Amino acid sequence: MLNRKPAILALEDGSYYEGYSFGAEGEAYGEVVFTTSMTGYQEIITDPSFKGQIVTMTCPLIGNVGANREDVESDGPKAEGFVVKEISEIYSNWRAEKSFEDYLKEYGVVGICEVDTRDLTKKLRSVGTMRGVISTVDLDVDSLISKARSIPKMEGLNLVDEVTCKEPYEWELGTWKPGEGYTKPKNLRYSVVVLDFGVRYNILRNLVDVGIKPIVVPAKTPPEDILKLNPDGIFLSCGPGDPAAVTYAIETIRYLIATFKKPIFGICLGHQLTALAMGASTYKLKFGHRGANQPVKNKKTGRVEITAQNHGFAVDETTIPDDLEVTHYSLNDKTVEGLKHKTKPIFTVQYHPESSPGPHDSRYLFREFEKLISDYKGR
Ligand SMILES: NC(=O)CC[C@H](N)C(=O)O
Repeated sequence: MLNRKPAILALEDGSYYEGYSFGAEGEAYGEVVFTTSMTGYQEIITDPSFKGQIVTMTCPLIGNVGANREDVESDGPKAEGFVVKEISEIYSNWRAEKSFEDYLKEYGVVGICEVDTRDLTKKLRSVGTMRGVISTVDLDVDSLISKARSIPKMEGLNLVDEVTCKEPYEWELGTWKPGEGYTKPKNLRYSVVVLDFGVRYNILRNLVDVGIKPIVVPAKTPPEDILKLNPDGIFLSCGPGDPAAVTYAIETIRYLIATFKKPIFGICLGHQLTALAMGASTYKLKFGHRGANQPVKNKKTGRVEITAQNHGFAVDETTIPDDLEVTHYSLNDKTVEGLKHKTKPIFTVQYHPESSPGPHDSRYLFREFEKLISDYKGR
């Protein structure tokens, strides 16, 4: 191991882990969560849904393929801090431009390595997610534990305002293909307004792949302005924080459900906000679902999809109104993973069919959205 400075990760329950600094030096605060994805550390750290969170990778060796400009899900890292067992001191990949460590330094992301991430994950799994601090500058455990206890709890936090785009923009690139890179298909047949609560780029790329041009708008765009764009459909994006705290988005979606006659598709936070707009409730899961190996059952087809997930809240099935039906559920804990409106062209999923990275089992949802849009076009 290189000559590294000491670092500490302290948790609100009073426990702490000694390790070494990697990435930027300093202090990071957030809810400590774990993800079981074996690959995709760069996509994970740039996922806007990790705003306000310190991410622990359960995969024990991180950094071995370096970092590049392409494998990002937003304009830069969004997670507050990063916890790993071993950070690879060398990297090797034909697409790598720099080490993951240099990438973190460039963006000022504080990391800690040589942590027993297996032990930490077991703790988070049994106690539940906890607030924590990583520090390379304050190595006083009592001081760090009291800092961890002073971080705001995730319940009640609206973090969408911190990650949504400032101005509307149009998106043109499809998914990455070997030998081609990100493609720029011509002749996109439909336009969809994407309400940006913290969208991941691969959602936009997948919409383009099925012939849809995304017009991404800030989360606070008034619904009247969305309708003025006369889109063929509306997409409600994923995003960080507690869905129940984003009250203006719930109002916007309620208005759109009542007024917009064409298809609406929502993913993750978009799914939760749709359920809230329809009168259901959400609640916080003990340690959430994060990883690229989450089994979900499609109730209609009986088919099991292995999905990518990243969420800490879920829709309470007992509160779902009569107008909605459950279409998918988690095989790990039976929580709601998909909803469909019984009479309107509206459907949502809790998981991530854009799976970047992850299995492509659920990509059919983008094709179903396109089909629904084509069915409703001109009505
Ligand atoms: N990926 C997401 O959209 C996450 C939604 C929400 N912030 C949750 O944690 O449940």
